Amino acid sequence: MSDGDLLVVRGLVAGYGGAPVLHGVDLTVPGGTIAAVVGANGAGKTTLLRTLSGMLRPAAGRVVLAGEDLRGVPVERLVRRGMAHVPEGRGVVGELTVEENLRLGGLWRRDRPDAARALDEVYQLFEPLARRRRHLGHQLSGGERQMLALGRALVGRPRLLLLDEPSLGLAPRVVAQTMALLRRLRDRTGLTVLLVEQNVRSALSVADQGVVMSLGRVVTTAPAARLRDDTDLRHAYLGF
Ligand SMILES: Nc1ncnc2c1ncn2[C@@H]1O[C@H](COP(=O)(O)OP(=O)(O)OP(=O)(O)O)[C@@H](O)[C@H]1O
Repeated sequence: MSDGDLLVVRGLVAGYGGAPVLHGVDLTVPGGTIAAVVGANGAGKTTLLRTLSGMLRPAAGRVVLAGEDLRGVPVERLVRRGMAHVPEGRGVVGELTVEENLRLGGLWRRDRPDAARALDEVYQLFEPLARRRRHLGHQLSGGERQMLALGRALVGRPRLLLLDEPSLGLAPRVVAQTMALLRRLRDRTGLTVLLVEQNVRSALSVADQGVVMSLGRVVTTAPAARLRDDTDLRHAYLGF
């Protein structure tokens, strides 16, 4: 653990209805980096993100964000502490407009001018959203919905973005754009990202660190480029 680590997870145990899915997850993510969590179906990747964002209460273990132990911090406060979760399926509200969806992400902000600035920044980042600000969520394409979900998280100016399967259902071109955007955000704003992906190659192409999960544990951590290019490592941990 070092001062530069934004997220430190130790011995995290969590699951559903008393049956653990995570059996002691250890993970460290340095600030301003992207970590890709990969692994077989059912390894516990989504459960890890749900536990970090407070949707699931851990049975044991520690989560430290920017030096602060999050044990006992109520779920609604986690957003203020800088945690933003874009769940699988994205959670865009179809009956609300683009702008209303975005405002949901900044509701907790008391400082109105700052919230308005954050909204403008998101429109600059995602020009198609600016053009469709009065469209309803369900009128958007899959790629636009992905932008909206990301934009809604960014309106809260998070320190840590938890991103679950952003490539799901998107065309390869849109996936590549999303990955490029994550890299740009990391480089320009120092955003830290924990990215869960089935699309292992794209995830490892954008990430700094690759984290392999199996059966509820982190089984290896390596620089993403090594995990992507080293055939032995790939065969051993990723099966391709
Ligand atoms: N809401 C739930 N209630 C009960 N069990 C669940 C629930 N969600 C997931 N599980 C179980 O937890 C285990 C881990 O699932 P999880 O979704 O975290 O894995 P994953 O690595 O994200 O895989 P996938 O890519 O398939 O989503 C699986 O055995 C799954 O059946």
